[in-house]
Amino acid sequence: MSDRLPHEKGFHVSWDQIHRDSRALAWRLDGKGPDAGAWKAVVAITRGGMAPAMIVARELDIRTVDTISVKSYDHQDRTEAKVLKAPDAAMMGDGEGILVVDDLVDTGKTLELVRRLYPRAHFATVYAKPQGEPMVDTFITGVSQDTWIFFPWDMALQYVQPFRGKD
Ligand SMILES: O=P(O)(O)OC[C@H]1O[C@H](OP(=O)(O)OP(=O)(O)O)[C@H](O)[C@@H]1O
Ligand code: HPA
Ligand SMILES: [Mg+2]
Repeated sequence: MSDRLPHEKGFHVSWDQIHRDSRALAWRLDGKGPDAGAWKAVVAITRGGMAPAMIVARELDIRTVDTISVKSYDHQDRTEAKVLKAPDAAMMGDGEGILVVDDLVDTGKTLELVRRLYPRAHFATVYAKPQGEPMVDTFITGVSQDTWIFFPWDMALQYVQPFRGKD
């Protein structure tokens, strides 16, 4: 991992915030599925999509939950996106009725890959950066491209110096 952030701004998301935003995402998706408004299944893009997908599945009472594992980053360095584990093929079909959930879309490369595999799925993320927005059907909060989003599972509470104590 590089010592320096590649982005100027940091958006630090607490557990409470991601819970609220994931719930808001669920409510926005409620009744929007193709089968009388219902969704067949939720598919989380691991790992970041797992916590939001669990909250969405709980809010919408969807019991069929699967995962697709896509690795796109090595810490903050982008690598070529690749599928490490696919969801159940019979369930997925071409994606119709499937809600694919991720924590965020940044460049859109991850969703582009998953969209190619399941073109009729609905793609939802909690956060979206402008470059990736065309790849996502529903999201809650937009952040600028030069912002790095820090999720609660990547952070810990720690002491900080008071402003006047800094040298
Ligand atoms: O729009 P993109 O530029 O493709 O970036 C977005 C993806 O990158 C991160 O996942 P990552 O590959 O780091 O894996 P992780 O979810 O296991 O942290 C994030 O959780 C998204 O899945
Ligand atoms: O802003 C981000 N935060 C965390 N993971 C990410 N993966 C791509 N962009 C981001
Ligand atoms: Mg991810």
